[in-house]
Amino acid sequence: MELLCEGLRVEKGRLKELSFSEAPMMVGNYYPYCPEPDLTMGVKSHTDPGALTILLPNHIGRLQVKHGLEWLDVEHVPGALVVNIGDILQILSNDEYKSVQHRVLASSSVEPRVSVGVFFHPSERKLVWTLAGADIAGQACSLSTVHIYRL
Ligand SMILES: O=C(O)CCC(=O)C(=O)O
Ligand SMILES: [Fe+2]
Repeated sequence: MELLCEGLRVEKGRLKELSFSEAPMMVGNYYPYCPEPDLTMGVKSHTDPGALTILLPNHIGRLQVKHGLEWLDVEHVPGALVVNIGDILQILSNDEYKSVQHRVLASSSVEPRVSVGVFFHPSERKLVWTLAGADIAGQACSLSTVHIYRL
């Protein structure tokens, strides 16, 4: 979080309200062999709703991110973690950080694709306050508070 603050050129404690000390959610994804991968998706295009997601995928690949109009493959680097900015961090950073659109293609690999994701999300009903009055990359931050509710 401190590095993200550095990227925004604000004091390093400004995003600590995101409550990363509280238990994040961990999800295991299993993508079995698909005989007709062109007819379906592993996970359809979406952005993650929370603040940050940390992913550890196995070597099968198939994760893509949207860049402009193009879908780009996320290269598998053994042992590397994939870190996604989520919607809340985009909002709280005054759009400086972009919540990345991503998807997982179905795979005809006999070996299954497996990934583990840890989702960091501020707790429900918590008033998240952040960068009110801060100057983010030369732009005054207009947003002051965000309320988090589960629908
Ligand atoms: O399995 C993956 O690599 C990504 C899964 C994903 O995007 C998600 O669970 O939100
Ligand atoms: Fe996702």
